[in-house]
Amino acid sequence: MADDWIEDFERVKRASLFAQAHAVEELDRALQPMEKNPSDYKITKREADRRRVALEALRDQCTRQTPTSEGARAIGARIHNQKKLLKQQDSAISDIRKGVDKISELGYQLRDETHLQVGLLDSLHADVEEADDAVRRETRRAQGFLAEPGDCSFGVTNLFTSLEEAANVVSCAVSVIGELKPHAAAVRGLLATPPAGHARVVVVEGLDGSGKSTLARRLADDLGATAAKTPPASMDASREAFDRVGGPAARAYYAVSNYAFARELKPEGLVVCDRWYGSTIAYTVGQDGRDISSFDASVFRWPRDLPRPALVLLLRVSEDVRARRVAARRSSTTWNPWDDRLRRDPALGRRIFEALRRLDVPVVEIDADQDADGVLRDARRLVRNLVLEDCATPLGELRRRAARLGLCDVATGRRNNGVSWTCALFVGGRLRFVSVAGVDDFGIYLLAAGGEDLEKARVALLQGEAPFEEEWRAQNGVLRRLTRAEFEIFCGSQLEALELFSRFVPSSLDLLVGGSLGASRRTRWERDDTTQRCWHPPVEISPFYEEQPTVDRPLVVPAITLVLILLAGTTTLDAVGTSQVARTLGWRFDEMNNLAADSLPPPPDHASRVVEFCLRSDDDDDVLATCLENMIASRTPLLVVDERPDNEDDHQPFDAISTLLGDHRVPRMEGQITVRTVVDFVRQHAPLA
Ligand SMILES: Nc1ncnc2c1ncn2[C@@H]1O[C@H](COP(=O)(O)OP(=O)(O)OP(=O)(O)O)[C@@H](O)[C@H]1O
Ligand SMILES: Cc1cn([C@H]2C[C@H](O)[C@@H](COP(=O)(O)O)O2)c(=O)[nH]c1=O
Repeated sequence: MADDWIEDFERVKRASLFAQAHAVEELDRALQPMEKNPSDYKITKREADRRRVALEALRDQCTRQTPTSEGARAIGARIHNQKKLLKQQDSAISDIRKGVDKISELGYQLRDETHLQVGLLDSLHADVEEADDAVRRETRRAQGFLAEPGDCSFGVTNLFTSLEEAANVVSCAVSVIGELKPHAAAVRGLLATPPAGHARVVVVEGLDGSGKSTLARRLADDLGATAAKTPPASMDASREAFDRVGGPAARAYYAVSNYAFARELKPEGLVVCDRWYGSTIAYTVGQDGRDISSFDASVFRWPRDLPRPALVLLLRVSEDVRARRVAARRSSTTWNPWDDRLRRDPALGRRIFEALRRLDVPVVEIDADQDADGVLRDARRLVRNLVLEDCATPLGELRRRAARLGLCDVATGRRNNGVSWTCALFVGGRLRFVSVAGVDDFGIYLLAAGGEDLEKARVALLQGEAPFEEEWRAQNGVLRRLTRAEFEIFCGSQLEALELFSRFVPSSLDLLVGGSLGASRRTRWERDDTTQRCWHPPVEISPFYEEQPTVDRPLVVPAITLVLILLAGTTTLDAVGTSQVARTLGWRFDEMNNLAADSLPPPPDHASRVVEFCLRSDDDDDVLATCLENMIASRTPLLVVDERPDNEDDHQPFDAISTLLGDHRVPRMEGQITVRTVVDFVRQHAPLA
C-alpha cells in the first residue's frame, strides 16, 4: 500500500514538472518573435520584462520543486522504514489472523463441549433431585424413628448393645434434630477417636443419690487410683441437650458415652468410675416398665465390644435415705430428668436396681445406708480382695470366678439368692451330691453331703435356689471349710466352668443340674479327645427322671419327705415353714427334689432330715407322678400335706397324684396348715420322730 502511494506521488510530481517545463518552453517560443519586434505585438518592454521575471520565477520554482538527490534519499529512507514497518505489521496481522482462526476453531470445540456439559448437567440435576428426595425420605423416617422408636436389642426399646448401633442413632439424631445439630461436630469427633488401652476399672453403681460420686472420689483417693465418671467430661457439653430431647437419642448418647470413656482409659492403672454401662442398661430396661425378672439373662450381658470392669460396687440404699440425700443435694443447678421420676415412681428405682444386680460382670452390693466411712471401708475391702490381690492362688481365682458368675456375695461369704447349694454329680458311675454354701476370704464352704466322700467329688456345679446356709453353718459337722491342701473342688456355672472342668475332671462327665424339679436335667460334658483341652458344650442327655444314673451310695437320706401339694404362690408351708418344722423337731432341713429311684437304704446316722418335696399347680403332672413313683420305690417315708384351699375347683393334676399316693397309703394332712399342726402330724407318723 505504501509502495503504491509513493509511486503515485512521484508520477504526479513528474507529470507536473514536465507540464511546467513544457509551458515555459511554449512561453519562450512565443516570446522570441515578440522580443524581435515588440511593437508588432503591441507589447511594451515593461510588459516583456515582467513576463520574463515571471518566467524566471516559474523556472526557479520548478527547479525548487524538483527533488534533490539528498531529499530523495531521505524520502527513500523513510519509504524504506515505512516498508519495513508495513512488513512487520503484515506479519503481525497474519499472526493475528492465524490466532483468530485457531480461536474460532477452539470456539467450535468449546461449543460442542458445552453442549455435552449441558447434557451432563441436566442428568446430574435429575440425579441430585432424586438423591434429595431420598435424603428427605430418610430424614422423615429418621425423625419418625427418633420420635417414636421401635424395638432395639433383645426387644427392649432403646437398648443399644454395641457401639455401632448406638453411634448410628447418635449420628442420625445430630443430623436431623435441630436442637442437637450444634453438637454434631463434637459428637462425630468423639466417634472418630480410636480406642485406647485398658486400665482395670472398678465401677460404682446405684440409684441417684445413693452416694456413688462420693464413694468413687474417696475410694480413688484411698487406693491411689484415678477417679472418673461416665459420661466423661469430654461429652458433658452435649449431655443436657440429649437429656432434653430424650427418647432413643438420649439412650444412644449414653450408650456411646460408655465407649468414649473406654477410649480415655490408659493401658495401666486402676480407675474408679462413677457409673458405666450398668447405668445405661439399667435406666433403659427400668424404663421399659416390665418386671425385671421377665427379661432374659442375655439382656444384661456386658457388650462384647466394650472392655469389662474388674468389679461393680452396687450401692444399696433405702428409698427414704436416698430421697433425703437427693433433696439435700438439690441446690445443684444440673438438670437431671431422673430426679423427679425416681421420687414419683419408686417402682422405677427398684427395677433399675434389680437390673444392676443382674449384670453379667462381678457385682457386689454394699449397704449404702451406713455413713460414708462405712461405705468406703466395705468398698476398700472388696476391691482389695477381688481386684488387687494376687490372682495366682487357686482360692483367689475361685473367689473371683464365683463373684464374676454372681454365685456368692464375697463381702459376706454368703451364696447369692438364686444360686443352688446342691448339685448331683455323677462321675465314673457314682452319684455324688455336693453342696456349696458360699465362698469367702477363707475358702469355699461345702455342705457335707456325705461327709468323708466329700473330697472325691471334684466339681461342684452351682445352680438352683436355697437361701438357708446360715442354718447349715450353725450345725456342727455339716459345714466344712476346706484348707488349701484339700482344695480340689472347684465351682462354676453350667456354661462358664469349662476351663475349670478341663483341669479337674476326666474326659467325660455327666452332671445333674438344677434345683427345682422341672428344671432338673442330666447333661454331659465331653472333653475333646484330640486336644484334651477344650470341652464341648454340655449336651442335655435327658430329664433326670427318665434316665436314672446308678446310685452307688446315697449321700442324703431323708427321715421324712413332706410332699407338699399347693397352688403356686399360695403356700404357708414353703421352704422357710418346712425348715421351721425341722427345727422344732430338732432335725435338719434339706430341700431335695430329685431323689434317685432305687436303693436308698437308710443308714441311721444320716436319717435326721426332713426333705421337702413340693408339688405345684404349674408343674408338669407326668413329671410329678414319675418322681413320686421313684420316691415311693425308694421307700423314702412320705407324708402328704395338702395345702389347697377347700373351695379350689381345679384339683387336676393333683387328683391323679393323690390317687397314686392314696394307693400307697401315704399319710395325708389337709385343712388348717401351720408349722405347729405339721409338727404334730410328723410326730404322729414319722418313725424316728
Ligand atoms: N454414705 C453417706 N452418708 C451420708 N451422706 C452421703 C453418703 N454418701 C453420699 N452422701 C451425700 O449424699 C448426697 C448425694 O451423694 P452423691 O452425689 O455422691 O450421690 P450420687 O449417687 O453420685 O448421686 P447422682 O447419681 O444423682 O449423681 C451428697 O450430698 C453426699 O454428700
Ligand atoms: C451414665 C448414665 C446416666 N444416666 C442417667 C441416670 C441419672 O439419673 C442421670 C444422672 O447421673 P449422674 O450420676 O448424676 O451423672 O443420668 C442414664 O440414664 N444412663 C447412663 O448411662
